[in-house]
Amino acid sequence: MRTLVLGGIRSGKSEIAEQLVSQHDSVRYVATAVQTAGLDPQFRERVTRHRDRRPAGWTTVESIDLPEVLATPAPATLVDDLGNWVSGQLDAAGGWDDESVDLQEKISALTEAVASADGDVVLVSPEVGLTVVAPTAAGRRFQDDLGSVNRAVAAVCDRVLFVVAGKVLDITGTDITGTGTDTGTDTDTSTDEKLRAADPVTPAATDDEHTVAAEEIVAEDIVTAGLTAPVPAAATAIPDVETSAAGDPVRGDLTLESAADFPDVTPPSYERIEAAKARELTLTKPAGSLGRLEDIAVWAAGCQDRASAHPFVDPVVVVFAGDHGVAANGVSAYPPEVTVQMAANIISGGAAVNVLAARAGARVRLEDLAIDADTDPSISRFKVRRSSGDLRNTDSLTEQEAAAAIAAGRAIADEQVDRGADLLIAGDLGIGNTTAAAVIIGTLTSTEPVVVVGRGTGIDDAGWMRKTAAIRDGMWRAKYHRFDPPRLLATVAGADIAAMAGFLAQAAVRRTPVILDGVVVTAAALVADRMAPGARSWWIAGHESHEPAHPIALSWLDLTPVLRLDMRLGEGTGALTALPVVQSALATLESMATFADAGVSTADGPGEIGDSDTEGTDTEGTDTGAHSDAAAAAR
Ligand SMILES: Cc1cc2ncn([C@H]3O[C@H](COP(=O)(O)O)[C@@H](O)[C@H]3O)c2cc1C
Ligand SMILES: O=C(O)c1cccnc1
Repeated sequence: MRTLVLGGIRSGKSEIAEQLVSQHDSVRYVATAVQTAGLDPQFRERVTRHRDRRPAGWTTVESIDLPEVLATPAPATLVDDLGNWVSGQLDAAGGWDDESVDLQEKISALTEAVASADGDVVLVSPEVGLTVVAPTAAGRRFQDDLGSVNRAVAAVCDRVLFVVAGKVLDITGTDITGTGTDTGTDTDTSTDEKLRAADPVTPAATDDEHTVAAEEIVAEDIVTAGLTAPVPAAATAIPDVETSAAGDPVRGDLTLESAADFPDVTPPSYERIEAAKARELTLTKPAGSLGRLEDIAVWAAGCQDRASAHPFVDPVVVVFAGDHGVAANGVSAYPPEVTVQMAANIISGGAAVNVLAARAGARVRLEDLAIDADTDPSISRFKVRRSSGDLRNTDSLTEQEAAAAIAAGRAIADEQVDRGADLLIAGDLGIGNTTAAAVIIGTLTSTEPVVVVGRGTGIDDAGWMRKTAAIRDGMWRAKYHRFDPPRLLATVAGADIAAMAGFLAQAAVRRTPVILDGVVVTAAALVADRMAPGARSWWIAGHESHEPAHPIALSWLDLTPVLRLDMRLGEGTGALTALPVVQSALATLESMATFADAGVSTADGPGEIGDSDTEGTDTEGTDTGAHSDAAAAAR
């Protein structure tokens, strides 16, 4: 993945760029401000500050010959920054006051080197084009050349971020000219390019647009260029919903067996978990006093598996939409057409998922797996069918359809992880889906229909009886497949829940953490953990839904919910409500001062911090090892 991080002076661009490579233990840091001897003291201090922030394990190369540096493969390279590169080139060629000096060849060599570099490459560059045109010839020269460099490098990057006031905007957008340079070096790039082309975003919604009908989800409503907003901190604006361009649905020669054949799941890093636990003990608070925040931070640190854990940078919620044939039997308080209407509402930015995602700084993506209407290709490239079969008396999916749905969920998880998502959330949308979820949970936990049945959208007593009967019928059919998870999905889940199961299992395979949502997502999670044993170690339960089947499923997965707020909506809303708590937990682990740093006395008593054999708890001494790096990096 090649990323260009643009930003103004002190915008936070370097910190963001450092975060982007921080999952790598070894990073090649290319400093382009090489002539420190001639720099004024303040600039030298600025360079030193950048240097001090770099963790151990990073190697620094001071050079402006970027093609030469990039020709040697490295797992991760961070170039900071292209402004200094331009200055260095102008210095070398005497170009500041000689208009005939042309950097074009240098720029072409640079872009070729970036395009063909191995490993992750992150390039930082100042954006100076937003200021007034410089009053001096040298200033104008710098602005013009830097503008050309930024454009040329952006054209060969998979992702372009713009940092303003510490907030990140993803401005990758779509190449509307069709002249984008094909970097054509690896399969990741082509996936990402497909994604880029498939990244139209919707305009901000007006109140009227929130009620847009199903048939109105058409291509014209989707603007093909614009900003997505993977902001790391809480934001107030509602970010646009990402949708995707049409593509081949995942079918081909897939069998149910091959679609559900997951590689072994490896658990989050034991070493990082132990290191995070040890660091918790060094922080300026009584041991354990942040309660479950500490458990959450330790889990997340194990998942992030890097020297210093920090809040997630690019969380994404994928809403899996699909209708369920069983909804025709009065098992929901709302009519089936609400599914497609709500899909439109999500695209317009008016649903609860949009608002909560905006607050938590998460991207929103909508995927139609089985809505009972023709929807725009931008959301239906993985569509398996229109509605799933009535689970009371027919298989909800054929084997082939179930295979396609599971594979779709896997592909969606892969896509998100490949484009940089570091936390995944699945959300559900589909009238009748709590009936399917109850059937799955009842079957896999051997629980009676009357125990797992819930009020869903708010059914009355007559509806409750119809729903309980439907769950009973579904469980009767499902029980033959209790020990065959993919077949169970085909029998009763529907394409949306089957895709969710593939998504959750694949997230674990890709070592990417997940916050689970309510009863529907957790039903999919129960199946996913059976298809990919151990997947649950990558998940945390965001909340406990009002639906009675939910705590049953969570306890089978041995997961304790972060929140209990009597929510019963789905769409990923419970997980998104928990996300700020998870971020706060990580922020405390990353940024709190240690006893040693702050000069705070530790407890003397047995079992307290003073007795811990953890390094760095001594108020006289200095913190040691990775933790001090993390603490230094945090400041
Ligand atoms: C307006 C509206 C928005 C929703 N957003 C999520 N759901 C949630 O409720 C439905 C499941 O409940 P049941 O099984 O009772 O139909 C699904 O659409 C689910 O995503 C909604 C439901 C409604 C009515
Ligand atoms: O818990 C959930 O996920 C849920 C509850 C009611 C309706 N839809 C979803």
